Amino acid sequence: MQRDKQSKHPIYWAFHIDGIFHEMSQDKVYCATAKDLVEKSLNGINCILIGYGQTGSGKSFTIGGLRNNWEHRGIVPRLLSDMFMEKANRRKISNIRYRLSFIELRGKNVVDLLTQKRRIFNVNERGVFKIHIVEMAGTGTVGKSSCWKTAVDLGMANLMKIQLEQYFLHLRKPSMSTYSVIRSSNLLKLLRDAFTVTSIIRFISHVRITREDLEITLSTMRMTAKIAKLKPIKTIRHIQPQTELIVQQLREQVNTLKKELELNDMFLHQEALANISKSRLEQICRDVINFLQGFISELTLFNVTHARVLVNVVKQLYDKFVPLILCILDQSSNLNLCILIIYVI
Ligand SMILES: Nc1ncnc2c1ncn2[C@@H]1O[C@H](COP(=O)(O)OP(=O)(O)OP(=O)(O)O)[C@@H](O)[C@H]1O
Repeated sequence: MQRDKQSKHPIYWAFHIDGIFHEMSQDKVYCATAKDLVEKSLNGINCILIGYGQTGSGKSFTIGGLRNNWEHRGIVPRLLSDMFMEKANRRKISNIRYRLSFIELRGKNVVDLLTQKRRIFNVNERGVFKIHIVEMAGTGTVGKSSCWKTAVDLGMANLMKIQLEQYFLHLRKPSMSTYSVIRSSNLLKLLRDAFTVTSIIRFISHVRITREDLEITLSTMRMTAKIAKLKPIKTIRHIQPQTELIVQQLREQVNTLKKELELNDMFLHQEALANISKSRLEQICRDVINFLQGFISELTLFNVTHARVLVNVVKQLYDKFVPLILCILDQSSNLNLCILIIYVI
């Protein structure tokens, strides 16, 4: 809000945004802005999350969080935990592999922070779905008390802001000028594969609410509002489940069907044996009792004779114990007690 010099009335600014985080825990910020990105990217959607705003406004706090402080860890450590949790959850149906890059963009230089080497990126990798987490350089005005950055650093940060703003404006209607915007920025070159209308783009703007920072706050909010208003072109996109996943599921189906066929074959073409040895009979009885008592999880049938004996044993157990159970049920209404007795037997 600002009071107009000529008039006594205050001026208000209103901006359309999706939400405000004020005095909010890191967990809530993560859940609202990034938690769903793991699943989306595993389903084949590229995701970009950008932390943007004035210098000293809390971008590093949101993205990385505080070091050595579990509660205040930021989006990146939380996202990594969730990624590996999801990998573990899906290990039976999918072989997920992750690759991680940690990159610093400084002017024309691109430095891989994991190897400390300059590198050139292969931006057009196909079949790899990415989550880009970007912490933009903080913008600001030289000479303000809240700004301790050099003029060169601020100049680069402000230029990056303009390039990003231009790119977003061109995003809806790609034209030749879009490509010249991309060519001018290392960040856009790096992101262009993922920066499409079918991607998920999350923009977290950071502002400092002080009188001194009003102009830069307004500039940040104007850009945020422009981006928030962009309505992506609706495209129908059929996301194909990963090939590996389909192959794995089909293999499991084939194995189940094979087992069923073997069993069918066995029962159809086998004659029951007239005699069965005493020790074999005792073994089958023991198996049935162990199964009923829960010591083994399943009974494997080897032949028709085995199945017949099994049914007989179950019938004998039924004849022996059901009258006893009914009698106990008559005497007591405590069902738990009855169940306990059955297992003791
Ligand atoms: N929500 C918050 N709660 C507690 N402390 C915070 C919060 N946000 C920021 N801070 C603290 O404010 C200071 C500045 O924040 P931070 O370094 O994240 O700003 P920045 O926007 O990344 O700055 P720059 O653009 O200069 O890198 C840090 O000491 C940070 O720990």
